[in-house]
Amino acid sequence: MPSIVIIYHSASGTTAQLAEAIFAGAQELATPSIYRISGAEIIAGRFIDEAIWAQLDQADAIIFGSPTYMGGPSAQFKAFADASGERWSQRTWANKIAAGFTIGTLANSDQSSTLLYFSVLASQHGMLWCGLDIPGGYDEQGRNRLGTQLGIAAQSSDGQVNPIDLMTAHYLGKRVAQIALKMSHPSSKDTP
Ligand SMILES: Cc1cc2nc3c(=O)[nH]c(=O)nc-3n(C[C@H](O)[C@H](O)[C@H](O)COP(=O)(O)O)c2cc1C
Repeated sequence: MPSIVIIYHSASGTTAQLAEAIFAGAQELATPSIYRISGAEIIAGRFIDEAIWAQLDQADAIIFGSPTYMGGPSAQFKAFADASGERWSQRTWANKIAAGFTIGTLANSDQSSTLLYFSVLASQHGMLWCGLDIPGGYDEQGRNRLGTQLGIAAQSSDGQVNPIDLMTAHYLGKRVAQIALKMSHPSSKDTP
């Protein structure tokens, strides 16, 4: 089974809810693991945790997550992203699959900028970006209700994530797992 690492920051727990939904979706076809950046492992602005770096280096896919803060990823996530620069020069993450998720309090309050940043980060590493293939407005279950194809752009209200966004997140987890499986076993069939 392919290995997937979900690495994210969450302060008040809504991004964490999305991460858990992605984890559950990925678990159907892969072996996911999940890591929440707490801030304690950031020293002098730099993310330091050798165990998680080793896990990320071994993974077939990495899924990035952060709340949208001031139209971009949180400082805690950025500390992690900046520290990944060593991997950039070594091409350690090249050709791994990448995807991303974020959340904000309004329906459209620059969550796309955070996803765009994640996709640029993935491209800097030579990773293969996996967006959403659910056409917003044409899904029977209403998933991708905010019409963001780049990844999960979710909305929180009073600490709760919109339940449709959680379903969309579950779907993305499974989709990444399916693609990772396909890349490791090219003859494997798609499952709906
Ligand atoms: C400093 C700060 C900046 C924020 N900026 C945005 C923003 O630009 N767009 C948005 O939709 N929500 C913004 N929010 C709201 C958070 O993204 C939202 O509450 C999110 O659900 C928090 O995620 P968490 O529960 O994982 O910490 C901001 C919140 C904080 C604390």
